[in-house]
Amino acid sequence: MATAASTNSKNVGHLLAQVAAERGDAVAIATPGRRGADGRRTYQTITFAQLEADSTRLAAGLAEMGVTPGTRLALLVKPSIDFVSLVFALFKVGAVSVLIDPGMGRKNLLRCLDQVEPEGFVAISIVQAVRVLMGRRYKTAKKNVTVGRRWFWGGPTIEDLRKTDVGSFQTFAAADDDPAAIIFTTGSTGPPKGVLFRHEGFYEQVQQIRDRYDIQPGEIDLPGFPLFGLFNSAMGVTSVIPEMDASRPAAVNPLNIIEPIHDWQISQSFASPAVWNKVGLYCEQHDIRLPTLKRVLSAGAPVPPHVLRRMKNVIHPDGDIHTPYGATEALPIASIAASEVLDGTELQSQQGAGTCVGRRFSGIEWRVIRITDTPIETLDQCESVADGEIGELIVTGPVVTRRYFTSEEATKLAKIADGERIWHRMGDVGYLDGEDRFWFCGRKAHRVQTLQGDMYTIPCEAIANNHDSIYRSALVGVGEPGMQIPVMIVEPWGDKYPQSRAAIDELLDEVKALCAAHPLTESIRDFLLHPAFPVDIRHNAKIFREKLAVWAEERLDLPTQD
Ligand SMILES: Nc1ncnc2c1ncn2[C@@H]1O[C@H](COP(=O)(O)OP(=O)(O)OP(=O)(O)O)[C@@H](O)[C@H]1O
Repeated sequence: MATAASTNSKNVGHLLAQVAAERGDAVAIATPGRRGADGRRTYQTITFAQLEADSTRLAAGLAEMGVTPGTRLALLVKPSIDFVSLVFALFKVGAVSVLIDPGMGRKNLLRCLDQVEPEGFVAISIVQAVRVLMGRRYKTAKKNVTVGRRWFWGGPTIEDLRKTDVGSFQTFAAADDDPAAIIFTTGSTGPPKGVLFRHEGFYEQVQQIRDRYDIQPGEIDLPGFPLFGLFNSAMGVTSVIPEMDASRPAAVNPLNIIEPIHDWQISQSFASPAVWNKVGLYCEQHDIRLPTLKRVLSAGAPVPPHVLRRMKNVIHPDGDIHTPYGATEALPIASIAASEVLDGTELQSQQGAGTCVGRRFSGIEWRVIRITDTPIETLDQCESVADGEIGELIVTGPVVTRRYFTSEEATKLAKIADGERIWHRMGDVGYLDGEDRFWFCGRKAHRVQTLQGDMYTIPCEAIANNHDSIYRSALVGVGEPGMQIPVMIVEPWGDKYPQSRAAIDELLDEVKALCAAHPLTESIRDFLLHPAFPVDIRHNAKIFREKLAVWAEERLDLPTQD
């Protein structure tokens, strides 16, 4: 680990210091407060200079508590000024932040914490209370900081840390490979996995996002993802943090997004497709425009074209919606603009071409390789497939993480060595076209392996989705891989839900006819209707196809294939 102060250290904490030197008086973060007497929202704000000073004081306070480079601290604080300042403080002191999205549910959250064994919790009062009540379960967690009121446990509060004399404290001069954070995946194909982030990875994420979207210091962003507050501050962009539960984006009150966009003349916003779905609908129904918004970023899951279309209608006429593609392990990988989807790729997607996720970021190299479920140790063991042929996407570059913190086995299954470099297997299947764009065809784990060959979810589901009454569909396989029977499950739009057995049969017959007429889906014999698919809470979009496969198996009396 590097210890001496060094100017070329890729610690994101250094980027904040630079921004504070250049535009110290500008607002770094604003959070909505009470309404004033005139009914208008008031905002609590902090400038870049104040954020720089505050995070350094917190970092010095953590150092005084015995936190050293490498100490693992679970950070469980709601998106707020304190959250952003604490993330910077943890970077500055060199601690490894453990970031867990409460949206993954209590059981998964506790499981993740058990695997990481944090050495302390920097957390809101209720989390500290649970930690203490859990007794010996978190006995290794000794360095605890309470954000809010301390009830019946010891350790300093964040306000105590703020009283620290900074003295000779210096930001940790991180080497590229020093660990910076452990962040968990959504867990849409099994339990969430803890991804180990290096300092260089974060630093490069900031550069790549800034360069690709031409984000300028002085812009104002509304971050629907808590960590985007960190990236913004490192880019000199003001963050207006909206009032919403970031782990339940679909439950957002659209007015809590629309109001700050108007109040602050916000030019950019980064949020989950679930948020844009709500906001777009609300704006359409109430004839509201968001003309200051020029750049909408929607990430984390596929974004349905109807969501893109609605949002494009309400933002600035020259504005666009960009959908970055990537995974917790490797982000950002590629990106596509709504204009390119709506004017072109959407039509191909409807015909079963998959979802075009666009062109790669400049720092990324990618390949599509022959699908296998076994580990691949080195790059020379991979067989690349031709353009247009479906395989698994592998990627390398500075933003690509190198291993999981929590599972050696997962690391073996997902990483490929290539000299000094590591390639990540995305676990996604698809193909590259002649323009070096990637077309996403689903998760590798969700492919249906029949006697006649593999079937891919996204292209097949698109055929069923062409029916007017169908909101979304899921292709699942029942039986042993290699001999699976494909089953198409459909979920109708709420207002088009068939009200009788006869109406259900009629709808299913129509979907069946659509699928029978397309070569990708003509072999599907079994169709089922489901009222509301199980999906992940974080994005409200990732269909839990494993659960649906079990559900389908219980409903169908299928002959076993010999
Ligand atoms: N723009 C996009 N379009 C389509 N799918 C996307 C897009 N961006 C991300 N995804 C999907 O999300 C995945 C990454 O999600 P994330 O890292 O949150 O974990 P997960 O893969 O859902 O969970 P787990 O790996 O635990 O099963 C990608 O591999 C891809 O399948």
